[in-house]
Amino acid sequence: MCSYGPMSEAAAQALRAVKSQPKATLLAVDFDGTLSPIVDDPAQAYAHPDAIAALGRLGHHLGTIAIITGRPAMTAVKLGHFKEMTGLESLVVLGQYGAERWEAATDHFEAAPEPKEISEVEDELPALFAELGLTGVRIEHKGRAIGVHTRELDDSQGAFDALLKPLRELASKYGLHLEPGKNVLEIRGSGIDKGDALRRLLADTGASQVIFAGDDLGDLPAFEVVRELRDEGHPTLLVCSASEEQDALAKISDLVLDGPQGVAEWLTELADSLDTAGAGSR
Ligand SMILES: O=P(O)(O)OC[C@H]1O[C@H](O[C@H]2O[C@H](CO)[C@@H](O)[C@H](O)[C@H]2O)[C@H](O)[C@@H](O)[C@@H]1O
Repeated sequence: MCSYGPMSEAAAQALRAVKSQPKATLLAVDFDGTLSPIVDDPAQAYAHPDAIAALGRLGHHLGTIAIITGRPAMTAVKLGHFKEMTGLESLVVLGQYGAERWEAATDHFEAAPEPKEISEVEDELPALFAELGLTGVRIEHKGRAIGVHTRELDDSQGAFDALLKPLRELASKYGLHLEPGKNVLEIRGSGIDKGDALRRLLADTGASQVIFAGDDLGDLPAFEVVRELRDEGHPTLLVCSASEEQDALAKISDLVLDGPQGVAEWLTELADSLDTAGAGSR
């Protein structure tokens, strides 16, 4: 099910602008919870195949397609099968909230240095878990960040709540940033977020209109940048991949879709409409 609420005039105008000037459009999409369904094991969170197929079709029309994710860029490339998908030859993947960048066109990968404090934080985690009486917490090692996952615990919310304050203090002790997400607490370098990543991408591509789709708190800075762009007069569209787990984005989105399945269906509809518009202009 694709669940569409009433669309604001600004959003409807943005969609018309995308259809009339697709090459001036940047489509930026979050990975987990937006392109890929949420699962227990992050290593198994493969992108929805219909979403990837739709992105491949959209790649023939739109100026730029980008993935902006908390994952390491190359993990997203693997879980999204992005190297194998026709139409995504100019895809850009901004990983770890913009600290990493991979370009499909050149297979070029670049990244900011790994903060040395990450491994120091990591060394302190076992004692913290023991102190809180927590077993079964999953650690995701990302090099530039650590993901502390509580999804698989019987009382996942209780564990999340118990860890929030001490992990915030631990991050702060090392000058790092704590990013809460869906049953995950991530510790990463400060001074970079998806809003900065989106701004840099806009500057690089010169896109004048933007669609951004996301599902979780880490996407909020990108939502804020899109709002600023709208205030500056750019056509923009904010898309929420809705879930019961997180409703913060639904309230501030133009389109609220039913999770990754709804996103896949909507991307397919967008590709259909651009195919049709393209056929009509030939
Ligand atoms: O920016 P995103 O692409 O949304 O990535 C954010 C974090 O998502 C991942 O965790 C979430 O998805 C997991 C797999 O479905 C799930 O098990 C977990 O509970 C979710 O929070 C990922 O593991 C993190 O590294 C990402 O930063």
